[in-house]
Amino acid sequence: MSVQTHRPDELGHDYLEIRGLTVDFDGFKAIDGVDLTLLQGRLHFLIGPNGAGKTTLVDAVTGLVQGTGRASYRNQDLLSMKSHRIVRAGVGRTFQTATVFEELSVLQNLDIAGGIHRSPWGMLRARRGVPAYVEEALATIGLSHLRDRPAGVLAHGQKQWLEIGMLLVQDAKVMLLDEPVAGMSAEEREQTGELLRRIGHERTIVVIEHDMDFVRSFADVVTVMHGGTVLAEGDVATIQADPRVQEVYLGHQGAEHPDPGTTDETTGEDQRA
Ligand SMILES: Nc1ncnc2c1ncn2[C@@H]1O[C@H](COP(=O)(O)OP(=O)(O)OP(=O)(O)O)[C@@H](O)[C@H]1O
Repeated sequence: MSVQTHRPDELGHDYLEIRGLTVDFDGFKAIDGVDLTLLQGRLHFLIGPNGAGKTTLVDAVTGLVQGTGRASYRNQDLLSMKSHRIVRAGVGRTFQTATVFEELSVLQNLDIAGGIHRSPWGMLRARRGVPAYVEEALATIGLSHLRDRPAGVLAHGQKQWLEIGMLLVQDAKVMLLDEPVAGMSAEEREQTGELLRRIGHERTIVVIEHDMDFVRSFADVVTVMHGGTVLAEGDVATIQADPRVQEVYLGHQGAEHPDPGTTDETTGEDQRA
C-alpha cells in the first residue's frame, strides 16, 4: 500500500491518532507502546491471536481502562477523559455481546441513545413524532419495518445493526466495533460489511475481527496485534504475505490461532481454494 506522506488533517480527513499507548494491569502490559493512525473513510481492521490486546486497546480509547500515552481526536486526548465525555466527543463503541434494551422497541432504543445530545428538559418534553435523524438511522440499518418491535425479538444480526444505529444517532464519528459479525449468517455478514462501507465514508471505523473471510472481503487496512504490540500493518495482501504474521499464527497453529491467510478463525475451516 502507498506510504503516507501527509498528515491526515492536511488531506482534510478526520482521524484518531494513538501514540505510545500502554495499558498496565498490575505489572502486566496488555498494551505496550502502540502507535496507530486510524483514518476516516477507510475500514480499518484489528486482528491478532486471542489475548493480543485488541479489546484492551478499545477499552483504553473509550475510557473503560486507564492507559498512558496519547489518543488524540480533534485536539482532545481521550486518555484523560471520562467515558461519557468520550461518547459526547463523537467516539462510540460496541461490545462483543449486544447491549440493547430487549423490552424496549427498536425506536425507543434509538431514541434513548440519541438522548445523549439532548438537554434534560428536551428529554422530558413530550416528543412530537420521530426525529429525522432517528428515521435516517433506522433506514440506514435496514430496520424501519421493525421500528415498533421489541428489540428482544430481533435476530442476532439485527441486534448488532441496532447497536450500530445507536452509534449513528449518537453521531459517533469514530466507531470501534468489537467482533460485529460473530455468530452471524453468511448473508448477515455480507449485509454488515455493506453497511459499514456505506457509513464508513464519513466516519473512522475500526473493527476487531477474527473472521478472516470477512476481513478479506471488507478491510482497507489491517493492523495485526500480538502480545500488546503492533506486529504489522497494511492491506490484506501485504498482511497475508508477511512472514512475521504467518509466524504468529502458524507458530500457534490450532483452532484458536489459525493461519490468517487460509483459515476462518470462527470455524477453523481451511479456506484454501
Ligand atoms: N482487567 C484485566 N486485568 C488483567 N489482565 C487483563 C484484563 N483485561 C485483559 N487482560 C489481559 O490482557 C491481555 C489482552 O486481552 P484482550 O482481551 O485485550 O485481548 P484480545 O486481543 O481482545 O483477545 P480476544 O481476541 O480473545 O478477545 C490478555 O492476556 C488478558 O488476559
